[in-house]
Amino acid sequence: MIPSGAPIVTAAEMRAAEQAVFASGVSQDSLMERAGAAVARETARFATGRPILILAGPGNNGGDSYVAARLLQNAGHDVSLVATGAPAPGAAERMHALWHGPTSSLYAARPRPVLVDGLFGTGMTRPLERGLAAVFADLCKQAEFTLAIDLPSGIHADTGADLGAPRGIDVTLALGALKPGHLLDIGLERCGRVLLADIDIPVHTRWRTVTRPRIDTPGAHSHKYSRGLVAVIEGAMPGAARLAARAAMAGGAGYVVLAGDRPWGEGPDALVRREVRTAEDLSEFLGWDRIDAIVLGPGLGRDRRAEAYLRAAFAAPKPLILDGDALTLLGTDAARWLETRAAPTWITPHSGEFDRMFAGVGSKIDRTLAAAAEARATIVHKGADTVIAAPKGEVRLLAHGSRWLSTAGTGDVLAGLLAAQVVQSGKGVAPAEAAVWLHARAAQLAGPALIADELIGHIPGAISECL
Ligand SMILES: NC(=O)C1=CN([C@@H]2O[C@H](COP(=O)(O)OP(=O)(O)OC[C@H]3O[C@@H](n4cnc5c(N)ncnc54)[C@H](OP(=O)(O)O)[C@@H]3O)[C@@H](O)[C@H]2O)[C@H](O)CC1
Ligand SMILES: [K+]
Repeated sequence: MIPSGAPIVTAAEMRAAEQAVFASGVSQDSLMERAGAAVARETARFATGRPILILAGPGNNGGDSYVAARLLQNAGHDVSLVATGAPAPGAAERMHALWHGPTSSLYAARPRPVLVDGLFGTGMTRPLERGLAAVFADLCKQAEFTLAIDLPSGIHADTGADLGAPRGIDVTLALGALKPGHLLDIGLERCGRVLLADIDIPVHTRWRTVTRPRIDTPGAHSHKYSRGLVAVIEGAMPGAARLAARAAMAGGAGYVVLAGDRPWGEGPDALVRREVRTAEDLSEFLGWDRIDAIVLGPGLGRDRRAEAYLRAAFAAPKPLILDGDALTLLGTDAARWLETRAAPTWITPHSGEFDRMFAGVGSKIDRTLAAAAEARATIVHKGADTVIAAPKGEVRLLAHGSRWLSTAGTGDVLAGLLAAQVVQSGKGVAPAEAAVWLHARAAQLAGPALIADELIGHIPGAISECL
């Protein structure tokens, strides 16, 4: 469980925020006392009287450990401490001097029921040394409860990359703000439950976790057109477009048209069919001024006609949601193509599609942000660690994704759901955030081993939580 709408900052931004606090007259010691007190509070809450082993690394993460150890001991807990080396000069060293309980070296450490990991936090620069990683993993394995201070040691704060983090961390207490490592890559699965401790460090960022949207009940004068018309374009695999169309309907669009060469195909009766057999037919249809958003890509195929459909959709001055085959067709020229569009565009690549379209270095956030700026499109970079990025620098990270979403068709559902949010809630990151939240919530409601068709049935349930 990760707080929704919580700010996310990089290690460098966190350091800068700490420096600003120091500049305002707060000492490093008192900030460390706040951090250590938060750790002690949460540890005591979960320890319920059991003996506690605290690991202290050489940096300020270790400094937090020394504070927590002292406070827990003063509160009557049975605490022992393992130090991996001499504390760094400064606050950590001063906090070490205030600890008067038992201290041992890592290799002499005996497992205890409660383990607190204060080896490394935002300062991890390289993989854990093998021997240390093995002892740490073993202590985690033998503990009944493990809490990591700020980040599990062995998770890269900015990327979530695995630098040797153990399995079995139950709670990670993020200090001051979430870091990307709590939500990305291996970090997402190694942090356990993430709690956020407010230690009074103001942070300013445009990066947040995805929040539950507020959805308006249709007003007294609402009608099918005012609630938005979504056009979904069918292609070689009509089931995928049908899923997108049904998701757009379930997502609250007022009118959904499925355009393709199967004018009497299966699907709900409320789904309107429009016969489109050629790119010319499509251009003519997309000229209809009632259309508020277009979905292209699910099951489109990659043949000549698909390419011509893509060109027709690009030329239409309407909000456009591109997914699946449309993204593959864009290929490595994606950014050059996308940035030519005057009307807003959203693209929903999974990592394979993203990597084919965009180069880039850094974390998933860095790469998605760079691509959004380059393509002038809002990007929903899907995965267990979905990242939404907009051209002007806004970022949203999904904190409650379901692993069960990794089946065929769930992406088509997201594309349709996104179109429904685009016609209802407008530009940029907001509709993408709403769609990603609803999609993830519908998946939770659908439970394990869900299939995409069932997911659609749970969208209204997810919406009902947002009214
Ligand atoms: N700034 C503050 O007053 C507060 C910080 N908080 C806590 O501090 C940490 C961040 O502290 P920092 O000292 O920047 O970093 P770490 O403690 O995470 O680690 C730095 C030391 O660890 C060494 N290091 C890094 N990687 C490895 C590794 N794989 N193996 C061994 N040693 C490693 C690093 O050495 P270098 O050679 O790289 O310099 C440092 O010695 C933050 O996470 C909070 O917990 C408080 O919360 C608020 C006050
Ligand atoms: K840690």
